[in-house]
This record gives sequence, structure tokens and C-alpha cells, in this order.
Amino acid sequence: MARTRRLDPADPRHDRPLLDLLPGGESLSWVRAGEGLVGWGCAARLDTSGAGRFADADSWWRRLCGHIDVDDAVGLPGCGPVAFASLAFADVPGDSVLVLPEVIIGERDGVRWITTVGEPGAAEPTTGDPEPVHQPGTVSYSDGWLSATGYRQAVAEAVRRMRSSGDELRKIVLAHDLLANTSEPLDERFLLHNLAARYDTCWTFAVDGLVGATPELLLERRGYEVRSRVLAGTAWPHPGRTDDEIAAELLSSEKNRSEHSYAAESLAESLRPFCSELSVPSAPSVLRLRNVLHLATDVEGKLADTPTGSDPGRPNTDGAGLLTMIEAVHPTAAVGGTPTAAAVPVIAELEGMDRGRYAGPVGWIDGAGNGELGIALRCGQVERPGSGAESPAGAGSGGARGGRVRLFAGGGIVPDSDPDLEVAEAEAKLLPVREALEGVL
Ligand SMILES: C=C(O[C@@H]1C=C(C(=O)O)C=C[C@H]1O)C(=O)O
Repeated sequence: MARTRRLDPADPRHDRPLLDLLPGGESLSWVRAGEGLVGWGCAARLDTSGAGRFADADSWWRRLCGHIDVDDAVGLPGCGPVAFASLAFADVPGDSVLVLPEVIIGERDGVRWITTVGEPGAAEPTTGDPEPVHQPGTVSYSDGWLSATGYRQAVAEAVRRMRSSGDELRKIVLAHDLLANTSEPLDERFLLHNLAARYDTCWTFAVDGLVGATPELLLERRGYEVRSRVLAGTAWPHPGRTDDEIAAELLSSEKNRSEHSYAAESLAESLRPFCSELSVPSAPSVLRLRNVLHLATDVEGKLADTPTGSDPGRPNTDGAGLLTMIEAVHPTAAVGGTPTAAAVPVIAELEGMDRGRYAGPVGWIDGAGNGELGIALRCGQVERPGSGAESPAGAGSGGARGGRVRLFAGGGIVPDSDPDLEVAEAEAKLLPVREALEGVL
């Protein structure tokens, strides 16, 4: 049974920032500029992997929703049962997870609500005063699976291959990881609060220990409307140069414009079969964040009742159609490459690491198939002791009682990329989580 009701303005949970309501322990979050969803507890969970992860997630969610009685007195997208989802970037390796929390608190268009999930007649789970947020102590860094030096070599190799491939490989999006070791156990809420305070135009997310603030929206569905924010092409602040100068240079850079057009076109091409209308601006704009500036294209579409593509019999607007569309659009050329099918295997080969859920779809879906999934960027995977995800021996440790987060960042490599600049770009993209961990203002 899922029961949604408006929070009473007299309720102390009505006015506190959503992230302040998280009680501690495992956090679920999708919050931007104070609105969104937070959740905790686990009423149901799916773990899946492989090429069938999207279909597994879709059928699990449909089946589960078919069995839940819903009493929804609010009726906005995100009300009723909601699954927080985080899907692996690659078919292999990587694990994907969907969680239906016991408690969800949401806010949209100024309306604050609470959803509780449990047996009919069961007591409402407590949502009393959260535990205080714990500080991570001192933070030290060590190489992960692919050091900055290894990344520079991987970029150089990608450039070499693209130059000798004719036109067969035009863009490969590579990344590397970095381990942050904390002297105290890591409280995910510490990261979430600090990320949201610094990146309020980004979506601050947490699902199963993957915590970050992404500027890139893979796909939002609200009824018949879909929306995406494609980012590709990056610059970062330089001493002595104004942001306006850097933005103008980014907009006129041929290299960045071509990297960007691959990404925007790939999203539009894969989304078009689902839509009766699709609007794609002819030129990108600049999105300014405190660590980087990106070329951005906001795509908007109207869903057709049936896709105009290869599977015209499949209705588009029922249950979990969003996950079907997510499967179709992932990975865009922003995080995969061009052409996708040729680029993705090269990523795994040159990185030699398990990206896990970094650069995969992350967000939420409700029982009507509305939802928002971003691309899991500017994030770190909080490693739990005994999770089996530990680093190679000697690659740094958080100490007996400390914590560890594996940060990931990268960028689109094209034939005229400069490996040194690509390393600098990845470092700039690691800053959000680093600064959030260190509490840098
Ligand atoms: C790969 C990352 O970012 C992606 C790559 C970008 C680029 O190459 O310019 C820009 C935004 C993202 O689509 C990352 O943040 O790790």
C-alpha cells in the first residue's frame, strides 16, 4: 500500500530543506534548487545487470506497481510509489539497482508531500528528528584503477586510434577514477548538503551509495512531455580571464562545437521515434557552473501515442515507458562516443576499469511512468566495507574506521584532443565531489 498526502504547513517537515529530512544511513535523493524527492528505507529492491538491465527494471517496476494499492491525495508526478534508479553504464561489467523506499518526501511547484509504503494498516514509519550529520574527518587521495598518468596515456591512445581509423571512430568518452579516503566513516548526507549548496542548478542525487550533483539530464518525462539537457564541450576557469571571455571562446571553438553536435544529434536521433514533435535548438548555449562551463542543448518533445520507429505496436504512454526510452537513448555521444557501437567497447579496453554506475542513468520513476533520469556525473561511489568493490591492494585505504569514495570524471576525446588538456578537464570535473568532501567554500 502506498499512501500520499500533502504535508500540513504546521508540520515541522513542511519547511525544512528536503535534504535536511534524510535520517541518516542510506540516502535516496534527487533534488534540484530545493525541489525534488528524498527517500529512505527499502520496501522493495531490484538488483540486476547485463544487457537486459533496462528490460528487467521495466518489468520489475510494472509488476510491482500492479500489486501496490495506491491512495494518492496529491496527484503530481513523483507522488504514489517511486523507484529511485541507478543503472550501470555498460552491459558488462556493472550492477544496476532500483529501490522503492518506505518513505518518500517530495516537493514540486511549491507543494510538499509525503508517501509511505507498507502493509495496509501498518504504523507509519517514523520520520522524526534525523540523526546529526557526521563529519568525514581528514580526507586524503590515492590513485584508483586508472591514475591521471594512465588516463593521459589512454587519451593519447584514443587520439592515435581515431586519427588512423579514417572516419570510423570520431569521439570516445574516457574517464578515470580517484580514491578519497576519509578518517571517519562517510555520511552520505554530508556530501549531499555540500553538493546542493554549491551546485543548485544541478541534480543532487544519491542511490545505493552513488552520490553526486549532475548538470546533465538524460530524460525527463511528465505525461506526454519529454525533456533532455545535453552537455558536451567544456572549458574551465583560468586566472586572469573572465567567465564571459571563456564562454565566448567555448562557443566559437570548432572542436567543442563538433563534440557537442555529436552528443545533441545522438540524443535527438534516438528520442525522435518516440515523439510526435521534437524541438532541438540549432546552436548550443553555455551552462556556467562554478568548476566548469559546458555547451548545452535543451531538447523538448511531445510523445506520440505509438512510436513512429521500428516497433509501432508498442504503446508509449503506459506504466514504465520511460525506462524503454532510457534504454534507447543511453549512452548518448556525451558519455559514450561516436559512433556509439564502435566507441563503447574501446572505452572498456582503454580504461581497463569498472565504471560501475558512473555515466549511467540515475534518477526516479513513478507508477505512471513519469520521472527524471540524469547522467551520473560529478559523483563518487561510496564503498562499503565488504562490498567487494575495494581497490587493488596498496591503492590507499580509509583506515580501520574511515570511509572511502571512488570518484570518476572524464571527457569526450576527439582526434584533435590534447592529452594534457584532457587531464586538466577531468581534474576540473572532479572538483565538485572533492570540494564537497573537504567542505571547501
Ligand atoms: C564525462 C563527463 O562529462 C561529460 C563530457 C563532457 C565533455 O566532454 O565536454 C561534458 C559533459 C558531460 O557530458 C564527466 O563529467 O565525467
